[in-house]
Amino acid sequence: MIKTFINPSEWVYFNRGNANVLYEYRGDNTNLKGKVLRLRLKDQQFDTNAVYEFKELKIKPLLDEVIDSEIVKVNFAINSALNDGYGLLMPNLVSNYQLIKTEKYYKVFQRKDGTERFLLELKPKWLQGTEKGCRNCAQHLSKHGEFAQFCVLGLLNEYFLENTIKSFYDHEQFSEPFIKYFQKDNNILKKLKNLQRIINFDTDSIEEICLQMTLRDLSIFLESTPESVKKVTITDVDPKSPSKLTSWIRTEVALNDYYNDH
Ligand SMILES: O=P(O)(O)O[C@@H]1[C@@H](OP(=O)(O)O)[C@H](OP(=O)(O)O)[C@H](O)[C@H](OP(=O)(O)O)[C@H]1OP(=O)(O)O
Ligand SMILES: Nc1ncnc2c1ncn2[C@@H]1O[C@H](COP(=O)(O)OP(=O)(O)OP(=O)(O)O)[C@@H](O)[C@H]1O
Repeated sequence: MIKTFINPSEWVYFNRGNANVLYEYRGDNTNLKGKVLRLRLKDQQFDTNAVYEFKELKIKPLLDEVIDSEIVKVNFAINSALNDGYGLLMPNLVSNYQLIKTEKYYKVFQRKDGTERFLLELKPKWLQGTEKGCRNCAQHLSKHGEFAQFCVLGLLNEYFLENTIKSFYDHEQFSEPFIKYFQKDNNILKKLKNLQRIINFDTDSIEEICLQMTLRDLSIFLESTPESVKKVTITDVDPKSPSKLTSWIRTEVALNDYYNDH
């Protein structure tokens, strides 16, 4: 039976993005400890049920690393906004970790118990380079007016891998397992890169374009021990609205100038 939450005081603000807000459970129910509730922010085209269905039916078959979640009923409004009456209940992936570094496209966490176990949260964006250069670097320059400090494509290149990992956090117990992991042929970035087809905005179906944009906006959480990366979880695989098509095309045209500068 679907769980129903009625008490807002058990949920404390945890984090948010452009389209969703997360609350952490702080009540007495031991089954809910270590869980977060993800609610849609207001004015979203897709409600929680549509987000859940898209994740399970369209993304999970492509990427079985996608986080498990459960649809729950939410009979209250937090901050008087949002909330379509439902939410996604999911594990808090960082509950045993403390944040040690934050950058726009990655975060590094270490286990709270002080052991040398780390968690890397990464938003890899566009993994297919173009003949003009790296789309992420061009986008960074265009959005932030400065050259990117880090390029995710370095994780897919044997010559740049070590330096890229060390630029995240230069600590042996962190870098060794992650370098070993990204050297593997079946690492999650190689898998995601293979799913990210080069988009042709003129000829691809709008459904395919939207799927491709979802695959360019997800986040990956990788947990390590001193020996190896043990667990990979993907979050934020929400459907994209076809109404963004014009702005996506406009962005790609505008970026042409920024490849030239790089
Ligand atoms: O356009 P981009 O590449 O800048 O991506 C947007 C993201 O910007 P970022 O690259 O992380 O700085 C942007 O992320 P931020 O909120 O800036 O962290 C959103 O993810 C946005 O998607 P949506 O509007 O929430 O559906 C993203 O928009 P979409 O392009 O995926 O529609
Ligand atoms: N299960 C989780 N456990 C811990 N932290 C999480 C979890 N899911 C998301 N987060 C954190 O909350 C932030 C916002 O979540 P999410 O990416 O789902 O929101 P969004 O609105 O879709 O973001 P965006 O603006 O990138 O589209 C993430 O950047 C991540 O740091």
